[in-house]
Formats: sequence, C-alpha cells, structure tokens
Amino acid sequence: MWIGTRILTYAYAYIRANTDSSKLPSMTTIYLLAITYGIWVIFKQIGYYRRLPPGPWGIPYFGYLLFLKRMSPQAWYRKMAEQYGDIFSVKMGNNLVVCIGSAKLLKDLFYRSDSTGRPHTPLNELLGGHGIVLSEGDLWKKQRQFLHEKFRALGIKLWPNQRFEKFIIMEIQEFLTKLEASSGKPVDPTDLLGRHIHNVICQLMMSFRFEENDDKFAKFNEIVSRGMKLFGSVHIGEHIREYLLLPGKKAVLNEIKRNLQDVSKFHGDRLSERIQQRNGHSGFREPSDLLDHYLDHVEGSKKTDGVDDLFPDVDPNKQIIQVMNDLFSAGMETSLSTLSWSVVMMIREPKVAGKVRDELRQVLPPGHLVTLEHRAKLPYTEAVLFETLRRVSVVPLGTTHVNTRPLKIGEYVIPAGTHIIPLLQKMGMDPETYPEPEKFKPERFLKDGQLRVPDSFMQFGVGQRMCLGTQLARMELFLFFANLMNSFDFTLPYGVDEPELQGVMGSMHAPAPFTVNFRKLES
Ligand code: HEM
Repeated sequence: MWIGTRILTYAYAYIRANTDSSKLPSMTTIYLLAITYGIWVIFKQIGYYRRLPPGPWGIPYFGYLLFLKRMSPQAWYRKMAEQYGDIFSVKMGNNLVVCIGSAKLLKDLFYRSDSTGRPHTPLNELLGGHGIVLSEGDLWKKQRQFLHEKFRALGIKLWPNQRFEKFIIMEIQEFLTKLEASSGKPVDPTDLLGRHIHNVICQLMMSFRFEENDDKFAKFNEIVSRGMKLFGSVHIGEHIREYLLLPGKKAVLNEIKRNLQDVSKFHGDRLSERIQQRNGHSGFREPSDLLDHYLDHVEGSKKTDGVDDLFPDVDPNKQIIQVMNDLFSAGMETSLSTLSWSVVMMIREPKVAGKVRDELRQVLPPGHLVTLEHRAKLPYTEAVLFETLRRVSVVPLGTTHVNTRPLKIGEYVIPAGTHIIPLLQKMGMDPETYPEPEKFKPERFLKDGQLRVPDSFMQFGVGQRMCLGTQLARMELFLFFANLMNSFDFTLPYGVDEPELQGVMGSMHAPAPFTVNFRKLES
C-alpha cells in the first residue's frame, strides 16, 4: 500500500512537471480513483472466493501442492471429499481444481458443452492438441462424431453376429489354448492377456495383430511402460510449469518426447504401408478398419475439392496417427486391468464364481464357445463385470475436463479454465447409491432378472466426453470373461495369499501381479 502510494505520487509529480498542469486532475481525485479501484478489486476477489466450492487453503504460487501427504492422489481427494463434501475446490500450483464426488452433480456438469475442454498442461501440449482424448473444440467434435459412426460401421455393437465379434473370438481362442498349455502351472493372467487385448484394438485400427513372441510387441510394451513411468516422475510439472526447468527435468521431458515419437512412428509406419497398398488398387473396396475409413474420407474430400472439415487446421496424417496412439492408450490398460480384476474377484468371491458357472450351465455346456448370441441369457455374468468396475474403479479420477466459460452449479461458480476432476472411485463407493459398498454384490446390476445399469454408474464417464469405447469394452469384457469362466476353473497356487483389492496405481488402477492355476473344465 505504502509503495503503491509512493509510486503514484512520484508518477504524478513527473507527469505534472512535463505537461500542462492545468489539464491534470488533482492529486486527491487520483487518490480517490485509485482507492475506489482497489476496493472494487478486493470485493471482486472476495466474490470470486465466496462463490468457489469450499476447500482447503493453500499458499500463493504452490497452492496445496506442498501439503499433499504421501498418499495416492485418489486417496487424498477422497479424504478431502469426506471433509468438504461432494464438490470442493483446491489450488494446485497454477491450476484451480474442482473435484466432483456425486453422480448427480457430475451429470449436470458434463452434459454441458462448456465443460468439454481439456487441460493445457506442458505434458498435454506435447501432443499438439491432436487426436481424440486431448483434442478440443471443433476438431474434437468432428473426430468424435466420425469415430463413433465408424466404430458402429465396423461392427462395434453388443448385438449378436457383428463382424467385429469374430476378431475378439479369434483372440479368445488363442488365449484359451495358451491357458490349456499351462497344464495347471501358476501363470499370471495379466501377462497372458496383454497381447490379445492389444490385438483387438490393432484389428479395429489397422487390421493388424501381433503374433506370439513378436519382438515388436515386446519393444512397443517397453516403450509404453517407460513412458508411463517418466510421466509419473514429472507430474508436478502439470501444475507448476517452472518445475520442468529444474536440473534433470528437461532431460526427462525430452525422453518423453522421444518416447511419444517412437509410439507415433509405429503407427505412422502402418499408415504409410496402407497408403502404398491402396495406391496399387483402384475401385471400391469395403473399408476393413479405421485406417481405411480415414483414408477413404481424405481421398473423397480431395476428389470433391471441398473443404475438409474433419481436419480443421490440422495435418490429416498427424491427426490419424495421434488417434491411433489415443485409442491404444485409452483402450488397452483399462480393458486389461478390468479383466485381471474380474479374475481376482472370482478368486476372492467363490460363491459368485459358482453362480456365474451355474448361469452358464443353463445356457451351454462347459468348454463351448460363448458368443454375443448368448449374452441376453447371461445377465448375472455381465453384472459381475459391472460390479467389478464399480468396486475397483480402474480409472479412479476419470479424465480431467476444463470449462471454457464460468459454470454455475447450485450456489457455486466454477471460473473458466478450472480443472474439473470426477471422483469416479468415490461415486462407485457411495453408500446411498450402492448400500454396503464394500461388499461384492452383482445383484445390484439386475432388475427382474435382467441386466440394469443405473444412471449413477459412472465408470465409463458421463456426458459429451463419455468413453468412446464403452461398447467395445463391454463386448470384449463379456466375451473374454464368459469364455474364461465357461472353460476354466481357477485357484490360487498353494500357500499364496489372496490378491489385495488395493492393487497398484500406475496409469490405471490394476491388481498387483498375481498368479493362478487354471484347470480346464470337462465338457
Ligand atoms: C473397462 C474399460 C474402459 C473404461 C473403464 C474406460 C473409461 C473411460 C473414462 C472414465 C473416460 C473419460 C471420460 C471423460 O473424459 O469424462 C474414457 C474416455 C475415453 N475412452 Fe475409455 N474406457 C475403457 C475402454 C476403452 C476402450 C476399449 C476404448 C477404445 C479403444 C476407449 C476409448 C476412449 C476414448 C477415445 C476416450 C476419450 C473420449 C473423449 O475425450 O471424447 N476406452 N474412458
């Protein structure tokens, strides 16, 4: 205040000395104007903070970052929700974060088109706004619409006899053969499933699959898991940019960039191969995957010489490659972790496993292939998957949204540019929606003997940016799980403890590595 007054006085004296003083307002008028402005700023700030959802106070510049206890972010956010309720705000470095822990509030927010932005953090910026998961505005809208349409065209539907079902079944058959070859020795199901789940996404994107023992698959996995670790080691940079200028951090950032380039190169090579193949063929061919659909679109718009609104202001090749990277990163670990958790649950809940097998027995003999044709008759089996997702929450904090305009929610106003985090794990454990939430009860997802997924189920997100792969995930989870249960019995190796529900938190919430003895069921 004192410094401000001195500066104002000196500035006034200087201007007065260098201009016609009769035209200047008096010093008193200037003081009054400055004080009024100061009061207005203070009131505005008070209004801003009063309308924010409640939350802990932080310190300037760092916000609450320095006070985070040594616990996982989802555990910390859950603890805050216990203290402040279903909506609270907290400053993290440069970012204002608002957390939502109620399904009703989340629905209210995420259906609004003003809340479909993504954070502009240094790590997100490495992707240049391309792709689908982190793109925004017109590009995101057009891409989402296009992908949604093409997923359906390629047979990503829960109805029987869809073209895409046969690719999933092919992977399942190879997986079951490998389990049989394990001859009851302990194996880690997550390791065995990884290539098959990846192959499902590869088939969708580019009609490609990795064979067993393919070095390229091992290398690809290595790059991705290294990338995840690197991301984790500089995540504070998401909230405080300057953190990335510290010694050693720039090198990590450069390695992340190289890592992303390697993943993009793998998909870029597939794109170039496809462009070459297509150059050698003329005439119409049924598109066999997403690459074909994209390239048909690009060629079509060249022929008509029209403006290509699917790629507003972006290089189509860069965009297609980033979509491939995104579908891989959004669809691989999520589905893989859920399937591994479903095995964990069946070990921990033998009564539920028995009920699943009883239901299967009513429909087909053990060892026979379960297809989507049987799905309507297996509601309990599918309910087990929804209960697994609810109980363990593989994406406990969803994906952060950003609002492009101030949003009013009840008595609060969320200022534009806020990071909005959905507390999906907390919502899955809400005792009002799911009584006795600690208990594993697939019946929660049944009504009159049929599968019924309540509106409050948010593990795939909600609203305009809800998971684009929900149908694909449901298809593959059902087919893999039902076939595994119909062909194998599984038990823990002698003397080994039950896998914990706490699991490990990497890019997803996954079970800690565990092994199981698989025994083929007699038909
Ligand atoms: C169990 C499996 C899965 C779970 C639990 C899951 C969950 C989620 C969640 C919570 C979101 C964030 C939604 C939001 O931003 O509010 C999301 C987004 C997304 N998911 Fe999934 N997902 C799964 C499988 C898949 C699969 C198999 C694919 C496709 C290959 C996929 C593709 C996407 C995409 C592209 C987005 C971003 C959508 C957008 O930003 O518009 N997901 N998913």
